[in-house]
Amino acid sequence: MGGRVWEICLFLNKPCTPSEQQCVGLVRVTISWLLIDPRARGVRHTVLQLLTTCSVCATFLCPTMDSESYYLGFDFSTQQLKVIAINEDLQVVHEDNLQFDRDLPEFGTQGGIHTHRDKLTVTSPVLMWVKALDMILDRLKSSGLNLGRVRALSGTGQQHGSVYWKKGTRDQLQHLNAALPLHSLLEACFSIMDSPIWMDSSTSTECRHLEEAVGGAQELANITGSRAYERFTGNQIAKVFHQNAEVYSQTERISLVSSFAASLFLGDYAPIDYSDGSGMNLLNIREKIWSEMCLDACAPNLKEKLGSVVPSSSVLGSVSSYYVHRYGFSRECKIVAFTGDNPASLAGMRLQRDDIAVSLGTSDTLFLWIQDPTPALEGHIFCNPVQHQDYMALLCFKNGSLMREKIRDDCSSGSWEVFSQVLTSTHPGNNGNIGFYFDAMEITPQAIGVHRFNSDSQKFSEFPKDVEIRALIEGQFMAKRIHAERLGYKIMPQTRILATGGASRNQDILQVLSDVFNAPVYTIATANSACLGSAYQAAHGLTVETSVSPFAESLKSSEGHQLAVTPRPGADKIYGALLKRYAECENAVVRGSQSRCRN
Ligand SMILES: Nc1ncnc2c1ncn2[C@@H]1O[C@H](COP(=O)(O)OP(=O)(O)O)[C@@H](O)[C@H]1O
Ligand SMILES: O=C(CO)[C@@H](O)[C@H](O)COP(=O)(O)O
Repeated sequence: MGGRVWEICLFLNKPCTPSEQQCVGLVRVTISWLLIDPRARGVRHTVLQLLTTCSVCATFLCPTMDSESYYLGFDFSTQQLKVIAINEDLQVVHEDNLQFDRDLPEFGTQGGIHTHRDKLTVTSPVLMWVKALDMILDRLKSSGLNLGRVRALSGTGQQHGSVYWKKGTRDQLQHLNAALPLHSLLEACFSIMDSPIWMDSSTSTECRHLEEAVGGAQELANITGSRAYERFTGNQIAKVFHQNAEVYSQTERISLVSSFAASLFLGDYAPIDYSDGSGMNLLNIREKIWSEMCLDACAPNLKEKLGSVVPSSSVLGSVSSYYVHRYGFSRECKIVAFTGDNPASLAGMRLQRDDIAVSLGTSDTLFLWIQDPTPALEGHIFCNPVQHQDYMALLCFKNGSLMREKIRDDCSSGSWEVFSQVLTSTHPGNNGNIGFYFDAMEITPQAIGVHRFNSDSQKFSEFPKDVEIRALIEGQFMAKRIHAERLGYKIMPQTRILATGGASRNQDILQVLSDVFNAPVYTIATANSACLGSAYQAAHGLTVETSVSPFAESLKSSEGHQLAVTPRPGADKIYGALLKRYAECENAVVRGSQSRCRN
């Protein structure tokens, strides 16, 4: 079959004229073969794309191209907006991204965010997200992808961030004028222009209040899956209410970043899904309803401002007519509930039991698929986005890629290549040197500052550049292993680490991950697993509507995991000893940070 496709591609890739009847004849034969022969499934899209390179054939082929359907996934992450299109064979046929700092400089963000003077308050401009959507849809339309053939779309967003819609906006969302871009239509629709996001840590007072109101931190964790965390949306909403009750009362609806993005496509307020809703300190994760006790402790009339919660693969409705008229979407295109980026990543990675996913994006996260949740004072339990009776456990590390970028700039002239060379030229275990790099107040563990220890656990103020690079990467992964094991995770002989996120493109960083965990590391074809996961959710959502089909079943034709690295011989022994010492040094760092915060 490979040879035959190659011949056809070669022939059709040559421009032909209307007089070349032979070409048209061959195109007909090819089309029949592509459509009828099941063996053509894997190459169908590639060959049809090549066929359109000939102007004569392209005209002839238009109706045939229409036999292919697509699913879209959008990811509103911290630093960028991404989109992925997959075909019916679940293969990626289009991928694009837009960097907020680079492509929307008028919003003046750094890494997609504004850090306020108190260093604790962190926000992102809501209109930046809207304008980014205008831009990426314009680019999608001019990419040639037939948007009329998109059967369903879904999406994902950085977790915990909140969007405040002004009273009267629902009506405007329902009557969007297709002649204008969304950002000019929605300019005056938000009661808060700078949305609090997951990097905010300014709500300690609200957190203590919420825990006290429900009977303590563990009780809150038992109800919502987590003790009170500063970035969790309930505490952010409580802060908005306490600081400006007027703005709060002018707010008609509060969305998460994910449900806000779904609302833009739906042309109406979209409900929050169970999985992203678990990151609010407001949802009862077992009963899957809002906890009245938590709502009451945060702000008045909150239930009506939040709307309902729905399973993560719910079909919410059809795309707004705005997208039909402006971009040529079909009226039949369905919107499947949007969710948080970590839950979507779980779907995109096709996580299995015993696997552990490590996402190396703006934040670093580590997550597992679990069935029997035991909420603790560290880490989070979210409803599972794929199987609604199951759960996922998650640890979040705030100082991820931005911290790595800072050390890259300071120690390897801003080059990932040089950074990698240094990493490979230094020895596992770093001669006993250990480092903690928390530029921003860390979440896991709660600590701040840069702390360096030599092999005798004595504090050091500086390391040579090569030692600094290895100390950063080893420290980040030792923290992940120690905190995962504290949650009860055990590394077994069959353990696979599935790595994703921007830094998972770096093989040398993955080598350290593999050595520290003493387990093989796998990747998938794209580092954007959250975006891919939401495209899968779009496809999966439609199958759920027609028949109850397990997620794995609907994904059986998608691409598998590739082995990226295996642990180096002897790594087990080196890190066995170092992990113990890292945990002791971490305790000292946490104690130091606590006394610094108290003084
Ligand atoms: N070769 C590389 N080595 C290490 N980190 C990288 C490399 N390429 C990209 N990155 C990191 O990936 C990060 C973006 O990851 P991504 O998962 O796309 O983030 P998000 O989804 O949070 O926007 C960048 O901040 C950058 O530091
Ligand atoms: O706060 C969390 C998870 O609890 C973060 O993981 C955010 O969801 C941000 O995601 P990225 O933009 O880093 O992917």
